[in-house]
Amino acid sequence: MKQYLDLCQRIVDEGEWVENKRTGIKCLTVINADLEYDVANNQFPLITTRKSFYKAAIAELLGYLRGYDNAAQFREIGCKTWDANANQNDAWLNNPARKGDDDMGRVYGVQGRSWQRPDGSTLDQLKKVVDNLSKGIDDRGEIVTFYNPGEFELGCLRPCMHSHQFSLLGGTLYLNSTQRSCDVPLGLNFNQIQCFVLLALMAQITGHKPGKAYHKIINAHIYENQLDLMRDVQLKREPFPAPQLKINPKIQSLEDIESWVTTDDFDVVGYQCHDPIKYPFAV
Ligand SMILES: Nc1nc(=O)c2c([nH]1)NC[C@@H]1CN(c3ccc(C(=O)N[C@@H](CCC(=O)O)C(=O)O)cc3)CN21
Ligand SMILES: O=c1ccn([C@H]2C[C@H](O)[C@@H](COP(=O)(O)O)O2)c(=O)[nH]1
Repeated sequence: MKQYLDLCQRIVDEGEWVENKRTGIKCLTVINADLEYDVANNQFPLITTRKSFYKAAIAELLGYLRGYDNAAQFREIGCKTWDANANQNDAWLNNPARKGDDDMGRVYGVQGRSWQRPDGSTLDQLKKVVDNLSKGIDDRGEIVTFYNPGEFELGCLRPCMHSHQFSLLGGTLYLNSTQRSCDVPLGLNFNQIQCFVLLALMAQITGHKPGKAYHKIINAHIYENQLDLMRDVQLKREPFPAPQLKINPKIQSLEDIESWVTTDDFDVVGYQCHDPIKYPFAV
């Protein structure tokens, strides 16, 4: 929690204003932040200085792992975060590639589970990584990347937390995740949870102990209309100790994640937090 608050304070103290053409809202911005999460000791990085709706963040991750491409699929599993980008963004609404209501196009999980090869076949990046790690193999390229610049125009938004590399060292599984652009008040609340859960889940289904998850953020920003709430409300609050995450031990394979796992299979123990804060969302 301290590293999150330190980043927020750093943006407030040292950030520079940057105009943003896509949303029309300028952002107070810093470049480069390195966060880490202690999955080995189950220090769940849930924001405590406001109430975090962590189940929606886990649902969003499950949707990515399943290769979802439609905001309705996300809603069905308890996550509304893609409604606006799928249905309210003018550039995407006018894009001939959009297949209709709720379509998100070839984003995130579509790239992770069915990357298009030149010969028309598809590549399941996630399955390759799960299969290798399950056999104890780390080929120094256990990477799942959602970042496919050749298909940006076929999706509603470029992926933000876009690449995940897994490493096996001394029987322990590590994760390095890279994020190009980060809405610190809203998005990072979700992305911290997702890095942690991704490593915990992958360790569980491949039969390894989890170590640390390392999260690199390049462009970290606070939108102008979020700044007062961050500086005058959230940053004035004292954090509580980190809670713990309990994952249903029956989750044992990628097929389990694809078929029956829901957010009910994740529970947080000992979550003490301040009141919710409703930050504005820039589309
Ligand atoms: N401007 C912007 N910021 C983002 O963080 C973001 C995007 N766009 N577009 C794509 C996804 C969608 N994400 C989102 C979207 C909404 C919330 C949000 O409204 N969170 C609320 C509560 C959500 C709930 O009740 O389930 C929050 O208070 O954290 C969070 C992340 C993250 N990403
Ligand atoms: O997982 C996510 C997804 C998105 N965001 C934020 C970061 C930016 O504020 C916007 C995306 O806008 P771009 O113009 O494409 O950079 O969404 C996030 O923080 N986390």
